[in-house]
Amino acid sequence: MHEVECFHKAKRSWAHCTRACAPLPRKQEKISLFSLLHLPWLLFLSFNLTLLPIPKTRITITITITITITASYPNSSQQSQPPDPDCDGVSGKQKMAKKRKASDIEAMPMEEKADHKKKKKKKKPPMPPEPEEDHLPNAVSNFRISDPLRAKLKDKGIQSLFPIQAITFDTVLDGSDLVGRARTGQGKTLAFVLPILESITNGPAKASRKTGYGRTPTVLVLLPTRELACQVHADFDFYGGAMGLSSCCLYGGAPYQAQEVKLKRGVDIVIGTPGRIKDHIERGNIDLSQLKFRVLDEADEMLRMGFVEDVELILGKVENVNKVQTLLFSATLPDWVKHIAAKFLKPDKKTADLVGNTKMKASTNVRHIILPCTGSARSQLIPDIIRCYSSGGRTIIFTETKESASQLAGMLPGARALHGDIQQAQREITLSGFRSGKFMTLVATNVAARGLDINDVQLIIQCEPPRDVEAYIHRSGRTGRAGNTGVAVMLYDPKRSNISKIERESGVKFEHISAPQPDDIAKAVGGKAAEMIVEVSDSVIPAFKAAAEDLLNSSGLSVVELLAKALAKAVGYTEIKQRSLLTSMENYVTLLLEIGRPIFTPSFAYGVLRRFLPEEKVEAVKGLSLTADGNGVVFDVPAEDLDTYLSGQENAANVSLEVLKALPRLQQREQQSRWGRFGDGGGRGNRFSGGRGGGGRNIRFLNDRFSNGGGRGRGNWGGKRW
Ligand SMILES: Nc1ncnc2c1ncn2[C@@H]1O[C@H](COP(=O)(O)OP(=O)(O)OP(=O)(O)O)[C@@H](O)[C@H]1O
Repeated sequence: MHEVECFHKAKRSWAHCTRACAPLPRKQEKISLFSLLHLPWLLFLSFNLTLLPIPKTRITITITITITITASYPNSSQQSQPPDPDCDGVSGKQKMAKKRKASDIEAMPMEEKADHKKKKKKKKPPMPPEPEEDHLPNAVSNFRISDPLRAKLKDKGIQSLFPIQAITFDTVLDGSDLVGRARTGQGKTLAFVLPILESITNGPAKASRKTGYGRTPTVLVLLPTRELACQVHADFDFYGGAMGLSSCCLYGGAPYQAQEVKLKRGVDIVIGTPGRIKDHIERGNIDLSQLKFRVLDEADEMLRMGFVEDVELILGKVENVNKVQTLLFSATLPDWVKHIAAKFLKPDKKTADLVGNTKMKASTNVRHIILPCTGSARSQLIPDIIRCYSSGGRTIIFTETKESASQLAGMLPGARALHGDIQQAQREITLSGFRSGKFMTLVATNVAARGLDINDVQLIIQCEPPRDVEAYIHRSGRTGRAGNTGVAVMLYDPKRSNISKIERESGVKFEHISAPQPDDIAKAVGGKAAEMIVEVSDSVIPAFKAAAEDLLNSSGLSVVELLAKALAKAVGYTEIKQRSLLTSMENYVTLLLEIGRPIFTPSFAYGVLRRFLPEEKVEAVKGLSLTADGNGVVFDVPAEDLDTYLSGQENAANVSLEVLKALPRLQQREQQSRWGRFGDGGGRGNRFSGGRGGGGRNIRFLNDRFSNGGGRGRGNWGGKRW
């Protein structure tokens, strides 16, 4: 019943709660505007849904949340539109003029500048009063949150709780064990931080909490990665510090001594990775017998990584399991985790699952895109994807191995790598540089897939589909957080990757796109280039005018053509190459071959090509793939030889070859192998088996992972992957 009330609370207020969160300035205008326009409809809807009988309550929440999110943020097609220059009532020309004015002011002498500023100041309208948020159902003031904590939340611009926080707050504060699940970026961390802090300072756990020098910890939080442990520690430090609580973070790769000193002095909250905490237990540095709270954050990942024995050992250190509360959180809770939960949590545990059986398990604030690309074209393609889709924000690129993360980071200007082979101190420097905006592209393995919350990550690129759906959900969830929107682009090799499995299991309906073409790139960066030119002060004109006139007279180009070159150069382009739609390779063109009847195997298609092309041209064909409808094959050919291919078809009856403008749906690897088309030995077996033997990757089952232990510090799945 209690849970149900919480659900109602959250349901009623999600629209308000999103509006109230101050750290989301960029999207806030859209939300407010939307709220004004649609408030009556939302209120009507919420009201009616509230009247539904209790068993349907959970469904009603999901509906309200979904409606609010999709309505508040532009859908993917809207996002892809360039911003409307007139959307704020100011035309593009007016904006340009404004910008130029700004640069002219910059060039003014100091006194004139000051005068100008004074004049400007006078015109400023008075600041509107701060909005009063107390009326919101999920307003912080409506929960048993004490003043110091409330003040800290206010400092962070948090005035109302997110649904997972609102739903679980009372449950945790009142002493229940809990399994909590919400999509990525929905605030699960504060869902345990806030009630725990209240419980141990003002609530039920206060009386039995140890205090004084050398006190044993009251709270233990376990996380799968060092970076995540540091991040959660920062939250406990910030909020707990205000309540007079001390915390420390214990993770591998850092010296023991400083950690030991802190433990000796006594701390209230310990956050860390299972391996290092186990080490401290074995060294006799830490006594967990008096714990009041145990938290497993990203529980499934920790157990998947083979930490299960360490976790069991650590959790088993409490003296009386009836006196400790255990909380388990993640955005993904595969069934097998629920069995584990049964082992660690009390039988009367509560569950708050905001994802539940809804089809879509990944973030609904993210535009999920897939793009065909071969491994060799990746490093050329990625900078253009960043230009077209990052909106100038941060990008995280995920690779499958540590080696490829380092290699790719080395190839991309201004990018840095993050993975398990990098020294811990350097990992911390890299992450803090990325957080502070020193560099805008991070190339990482799965060490960065879980939980990391970094401001303004606009774009996620996955270099190939991950091995399991959970990895897809968490990686793509590094963007689109706390109500913001983002883009997740996954590169895939049509012949090797199995997209449909991820699509099926995550509920994501992927948007299919091809490599950005010169026009797309010009559209994406042209505006920025124009801004850069306009920002240049008029004071340069007299100095450069003569050179410009010389150039105009000698180049044989028009003013517009020359200006186009200058714009391209301003954003770093000296040439833009055409890319194939199929493999994304530069200077390749994608062709469609049809023969008036279905084509069942790639080898058959090669046979057809041989009928009208010389062997070396057949050999030069790249990425040959069957179309999803089975009526044709697509492949790439070098742009310089295009005529040879097209004219060749005239020598073969019933054969049509066409240069494609858009890529048709292709058969997935799963489909192709079902038909026995992969590695079918049909003349080009080497191409189709592609080093993986066409038999798929060796995906081990979860039980294997547990029985093998995996071991800590080994990265994932017992290998040295990340
Ligand atoms: N009530 C709130 N109002 C505004 N912002 C909030 C609120 N609660 C949390 N946030 C912000 O939302 C962001 C995401 O929170 P958090 O990292 O806890 O998400 P998560 O659900 O744990 O995501 P993941 O599953 O990826 O780990 C953080 O930047 C956090 O500060």
